[in-house]
This record gives sequence, structure tokens and C-alpha cells, in this order.
Amino acid sequence: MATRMDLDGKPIKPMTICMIGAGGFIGSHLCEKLMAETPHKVLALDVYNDKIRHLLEPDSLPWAGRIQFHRLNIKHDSRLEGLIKMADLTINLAAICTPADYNTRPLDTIYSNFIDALPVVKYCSENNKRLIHFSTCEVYGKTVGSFLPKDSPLRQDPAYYVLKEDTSPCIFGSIEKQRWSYACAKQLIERLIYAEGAENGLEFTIVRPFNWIGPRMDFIPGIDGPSEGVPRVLACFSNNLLRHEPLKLVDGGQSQRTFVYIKDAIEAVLLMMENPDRANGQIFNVGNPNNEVTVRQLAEMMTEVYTKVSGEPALQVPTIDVSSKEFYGEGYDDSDKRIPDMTIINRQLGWNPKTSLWDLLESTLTYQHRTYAEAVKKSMVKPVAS
Ligand SMILES: NC(=O)c1ccc[n+]([C@@H]2O[C@H](COP(=O)([O-])OP(=O)(O)OC[C@H]3O[C@@H](n4cnc5c(N)ncnc54)[C@H](O)[C@@H]3O)[C@@H](O)[C@H]2O)c1
Ligand SMILES: O=c1ccn([C@@H]2O[C@H](COP(=O)(O)OP(=O)(O)O[C@H]3OC[C@](O)(CO)[C@H]3O)[C@@H](O)[C@H]2O)c(=O)[nH]1
Repeated sequence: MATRMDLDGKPIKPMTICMIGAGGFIGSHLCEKLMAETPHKVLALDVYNDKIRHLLEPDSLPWAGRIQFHRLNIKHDSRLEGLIKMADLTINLAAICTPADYNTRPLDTIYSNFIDALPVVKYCSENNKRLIHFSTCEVYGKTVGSFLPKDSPLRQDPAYYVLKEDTSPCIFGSIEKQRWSYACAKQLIERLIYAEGAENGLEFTIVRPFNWIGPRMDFIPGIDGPSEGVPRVLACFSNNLLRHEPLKLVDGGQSQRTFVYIKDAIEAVLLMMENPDRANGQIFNVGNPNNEVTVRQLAEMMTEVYTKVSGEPALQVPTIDVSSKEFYGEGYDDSDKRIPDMTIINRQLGWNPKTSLWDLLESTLTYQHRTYAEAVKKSMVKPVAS
């Protein structure tokens, strides 16, 4: 493998990475990239490894010696500090991060996103190890513009909705809106990491992902996850499409999101990892401002793309409206709009996303169809009564 160069033309030394939550959606793509394109070693920590099993087995894989899986729960495992000490860099991805949990399991959500991350920050700080911590775009909460009258022309002014790392406020709902338990826990861990940097010299980078989507995201209920489970929107809508049922639009599907392809986003993470001088001390939005849709538009586009890739006709009535109380339960609330400002990541790392929403849905839904269509079909065949 040729020596890799950083953005300033210096050779990149191979490093050992302690990746916590490596078995999840983002972790699996990051491990894949690191094994295929870099000489770096990964200590992959997670409770599960299904999504990275293809990288671990068989032993004869070309990168076999560079990835090691450690099955552990960071809540209570004394091996954590030793593994962080063995690495040059720690990346923390571990979290409860599905909105259906935020208002129904707020304690687990707060513990997972704040309390459980504390030892990771402490061990990095005490052992002078660099930390890349995964936060979320949800720390911005609602836009300033959402509080203006519906017909205010200022709502069209980017100053009232574009989300900037260094100037936008974090605007959450009231405490009884438990949806914000996740965002608030993420915000506090960001503040703690920032303070460790300021007071104790911790070398850190904070990543705020804006709806990264692609293959292996979450699960299909009843196939590789619980039947009653509610994953994030990509998997919810994929599940509806695979089962030929209408896509459920929460509160009319009026909320807006920008979606970025996981493979584009992973490029940004690799730049952060390999360019510490440019990434340390920074908070980065990572998203695609050009891929904005309402959730209703997303449902329509996914229906069209799925028809193309599966060859199956769309339903006569492709969507139905459902209230957030019915879908998520008491205490749900929503972010109205999420457009990332790209100035900082552009300036520091020269990164820009490439993939259009249509293209990323086409490759992702091709994967969903190939991976799940047969299993879903089988699960839907009802046993004949004797
Ligand atoms: N995917 C996105 O678009 C997105 C958006 C915003 C923020 N994020 C953040 O990025 C990170 C990764 O997200 P993801 O989409 O890959 O989620 P994911 O749920 O697929 O991955 C998280 C992984 O962490 C593991 N984990 C959780 N608690 C653990 C514990 N106590 N011990 C060991 N492992 C544990 C889980 O088993 C899982 O494999 C999260 O911190 C999330 O908040 C992701
Ligand atoms: O069947 C469904 C499922 C969801 N919705 C609505 O879609 C919007 C997006 O939902 P989702 O992707 O599940 O989650 P959010 O974008 O709200 O939050 C995530 O953002 C980043 C992250 O931090 C981690 O991924 C997480 O908190 C939303 O408006 C739902 O109501 C739907 O209509 N139908």
C-alpha cells in the first residue's frame, strides 16, 4: 500500500484506533473504509458484530491482522481503559440514537449519551489520547425561524435557519417534551469535551452528523430487529415498501431534512482522522445542504426509486398520515429543518458531499431489496389453518 499523505503533504503514520460502537451503521462503514484503503489498525468495540462480520471472517482476509473485535458493553467493562491506552486515537460512536427511544426510554437515552460517554472522555484526557466524539445535528434543536409568524418573510432568510457550529443556538422544547433528552445529553457531553480541551488540553474533534443514510442502517422490524421496534425513517420507509404497505407520514411529513450518503460522510471522518492539526479542537457539521426534502417528499421519492429497483408497482395510495402521539407516543417533538453550514469543514478539510438524494436512494434501496425482499415475503406468508 502506497504511503498516504495528509492535506499538507506530510506522510501519514499508521495508527491504532479504538472504535467504540464499531458494530453499528456508521462504525461498519468506517471499519470497511479503513480496512480497504488504509494501513491503520482497528480495535473494534461493541456489544454486537453482525454488521462487521464480513470484515472479521474468515481469518484469511487481506486485512485480518488489522481488525480485532472486542465484545463489550462500555457501561461496565474494566477492559475499556486498557484498550484506549493501546490506541493512538479513540472514536466514540456508541449511543442510543433512534428517536422512538428518546421519549419512551429517556433514562436509557440520557445514560447512554452522557453518563456512559464520561469514562471515555476521562480516559482519553488522563492518558493524553486523541478523541473523535460523535454528537448530532440534533443539538441545534429547532431553527430560530420556526418561532417567527408563519407568513414572516424572514423565514426565507438563511440567517434564520442555516445551522452554524460556532454561532447557532441550541433550541429545545420544554422538559415534558422528552424527545429532547437525547439532544440535551449530547449537548452536555459536547460541553464537557470542550471544557476538557480548554482546561486539560484534551485533543478532540466533535462530529455533528446530519442524517447520514445508506446500507446497513438500523434494522427491518421482524426480520433482523424486533417486530415492534421503530427504527429511523430510512428503515421505517424501507420496511413499508418491502411489505407493500403505505409509508406513514408523522404529523403530515412536513418536517425537513437534508440527507447525506454514508460513503460521502465517511470520507469526511477519514480526513479528520488523518489531519489532526486541522481537526483538533473543531466541531464539524457533516451533511449535504443540497439534498433537502420534506419527509413527504422523501416518501414520494423512495416510492419512485423502489418501484424502479424492485420492478414492483407502487401502491395506489402510497402514504398515510399518522399523528406523532400515535406513532411515537407522549412527549415527542421534532426538529423543523436542518441545513448544515459547511464553512468550517470546507475551510479545515476541503470536504464536500458528492452524491445526490436520488443516487443515494437508488443504491441504498437496491441493497434493501436484495438483502430483505425474500425474507420479508417469507415472513408474510401466513400459516394455513388446519
Ligand atoms: N446515522 C446518523 O445519521 C447519525 C446522526 C446523528 C448522530 N449520529 C451519532 O453517530 C453515532 C453512531 O450512529 P449510528 O447511526 O451508527 O448508530 P448505531 O445504533 O447503528 O450504532 C451505535 C453502536 O453503538 C453500540 N453501542 C451502544 N451502546 C453501547 C455500549 N454501552 N457499549 C458498547 N457498544 C454500544 C451499538 O450496539 C451500536 O452498534 C451515535 O453516537 C449517533 O448519536 C448518527
Ligand atoms: O415512519 C416514519 C419515520 C419517521 N418519520 C419522520 O421522519 C423524520 C426523520 O426521522 P428519523 O430519521 O427517524 O429521525 P430524526 O431525523 O428526527 O432524528 C435523527 O437525526 C439524527 C439522529 O441524531 C441520529 O440519527 C436522530 O436523532 C422525522 O420528522 C420523523 O417524524 C415519519 O414521518 N415516518
